[in-house]
Amino acid sequence: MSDPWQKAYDFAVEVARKAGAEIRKAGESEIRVMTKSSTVDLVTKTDERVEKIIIGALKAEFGEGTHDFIGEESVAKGEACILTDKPTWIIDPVDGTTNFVHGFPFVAVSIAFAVNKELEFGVIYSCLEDKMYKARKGKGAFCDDDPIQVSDVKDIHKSIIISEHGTDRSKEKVTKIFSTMQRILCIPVHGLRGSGTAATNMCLVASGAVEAFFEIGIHCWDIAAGAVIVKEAGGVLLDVDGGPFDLMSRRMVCANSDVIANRIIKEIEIFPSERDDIAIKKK
Ligand SMILES: O=P(O)(O)O[C@H]1[C@H](O)[C@@H](O)[C@@H](O)[C@@H](O)[C@@H]1O
Ligand SMILES: [Mg+2]
Repeated sequence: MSDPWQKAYDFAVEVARKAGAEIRKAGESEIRVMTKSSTVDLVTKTDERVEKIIIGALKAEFGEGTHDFIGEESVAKGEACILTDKPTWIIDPVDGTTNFVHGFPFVAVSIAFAVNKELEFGVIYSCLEDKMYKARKGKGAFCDDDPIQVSDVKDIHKSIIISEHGTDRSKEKVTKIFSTMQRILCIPVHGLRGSGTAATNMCLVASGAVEAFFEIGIHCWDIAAGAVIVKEAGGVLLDVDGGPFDLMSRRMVCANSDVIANRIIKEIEIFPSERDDIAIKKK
């Protein structure tokens, strides 16, 4: 039987690598000499430029109108964030924007592809590390061309948990986020980490470097590609309340096993986060 999505998968890897080169170029040539304020403008320009490169290349390859697109920058400009049955690309051109501004070495291009609302493949290019993480549904997960697998650590006390404080600085949310992190740290676990990008955090779970990642407040474009990569590396994906993973819910836990995931879930103080697909409908 023909494999309809192999060409799209191979092309996505190529496009992710090209986008990563663009990000490195912007980082080397422009950021270093910029003042803080103009750096922020540059970042937006870079995010938008890289997303245009990615979507432009995909439309040129697969035709206008045949596929749908959910991109962080296009949604920011008011485009719909609804997963249809059509072949849909879910794109974060620069995951770890703050890291990018500072040259902190975790900046990822995240490209996922879904058909009939099912994630078919995910590609995450950690462009400052030059590491290409990728996975197709049912065909395993890879970093560059080496197969990757989640950690086999079963003991929460021997686990590293990774999460992010996100972008909200309201006292109420920050308190909830850090009290959750404090409860998890004092289980105790072996350590708490954060790379500054959800996509990279999920690759660290998939490659066995850490045992679990959780976050409330992320978007579908941050986690869609990582969801395929973690699953294909033998990991599990859940909602922060222990229910089934929901791509549009803006919250998730992924881990090397249900045991570790459910132990973390016990400590998470949940706060509301507006769904990706509902928020846009309100506009
Ligand atoms: O706003 P950023 O600097 O890009 O960082 C985000 C990141 O993009 C996202 O993946 C999540 O990890 C958020 O917690 C970060 O704040
Ligand atoms: Mg992001």
